[in-house]
Amino acid sequence: MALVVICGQPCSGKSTAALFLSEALKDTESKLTVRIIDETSLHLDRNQSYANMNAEKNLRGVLRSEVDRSVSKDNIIIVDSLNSIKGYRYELWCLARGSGIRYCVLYCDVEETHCRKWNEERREKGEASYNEVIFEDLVRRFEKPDKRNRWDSPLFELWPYKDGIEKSSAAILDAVSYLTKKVDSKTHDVKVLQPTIATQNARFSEANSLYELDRATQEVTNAIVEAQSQALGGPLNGVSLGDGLPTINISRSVGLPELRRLRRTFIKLTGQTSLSGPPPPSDADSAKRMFVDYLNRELGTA
Ligand SMILES: Nc1ncnc2c1ncn2[C@@H]1O[C@H](COP(=O)(O)OP(=O)(O)OP(=O)(O)O)[C@@H](O)[C@H]1O
Repeated sequence: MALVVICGQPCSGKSTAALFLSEALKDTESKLTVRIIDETSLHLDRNQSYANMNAEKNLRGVLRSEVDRSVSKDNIIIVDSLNSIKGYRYELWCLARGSGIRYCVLYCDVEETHCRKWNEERREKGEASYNEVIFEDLVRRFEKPDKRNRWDSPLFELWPYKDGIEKSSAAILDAVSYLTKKVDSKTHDVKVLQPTIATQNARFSEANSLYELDRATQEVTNAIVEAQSQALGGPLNGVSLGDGLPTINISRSVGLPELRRLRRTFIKLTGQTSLSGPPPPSDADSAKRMFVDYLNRELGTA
């Protein structure tokens, strides 16, 4: 029925918000089945799970698989974790779309100084808390949700420090209303995500791949634009992307509209290939390599 992604800095009141949202949903007449998926329910320890990139990737993978297994048309799943990486929220959004259900993000917006203080208070009370190095690292890498992104929309915002969190907080009531509203052909404000061929068939790694593809090709395009602007319209002797990556062999000036068109076509072609053939590249470097090869061919220099 729906997937709710809770998002916020470490120790910003996310679990409190998840719990109140769950209770508020259960209080509705619809007798909803609501389940919170969080680190604790999967017996994952905060400090171990965020100790390094591999552990963190593993944590995200475990949570995502659990969400993948659990989302259905009959229940509401609340993912209570940092969900602080934009690409990861995109993956969760793809899961919701693949299942043809509703989706929203509930964001606990608290300034890091207050989160830090709450975390210290937790530690002083002997409760489970983040160690300082991990806390600072997580705070630094937090990617704030932006309602203009499909995967951050609709976005319901709570301000736990300023307003506290209640079952009756406006953001919680708004989220409940959004998640439980009956939809018919005249309803415009509730979006039930529709699976596309791509998301129906996409396994998660592929959703991730498409995100990587999007980002990597954008980086290549940016590098070309940057190199051209530095050359001030003069001749270019290829654009280098760094170690281990092929050079973009362009010598003439290529305008942004043309680059955008090439990028769109490349993404489309690679996406289509993945439906029947191998998935698109799942790491940024292979995606860049493929896009550079494509550009070199299309721009007639390979
Ligand atoms: N509005 C508030 N005022 C004061 N303290 C608060 C408030 N909200 C949460 N806290 C405190 O912050 C701590 C963390 O709360 P909570 O577990 O809900 O946050 P969290 O974001 O889920 O944390 P984590 O990142 O560890 O999962 C708790 O100890 C709680 O007492």
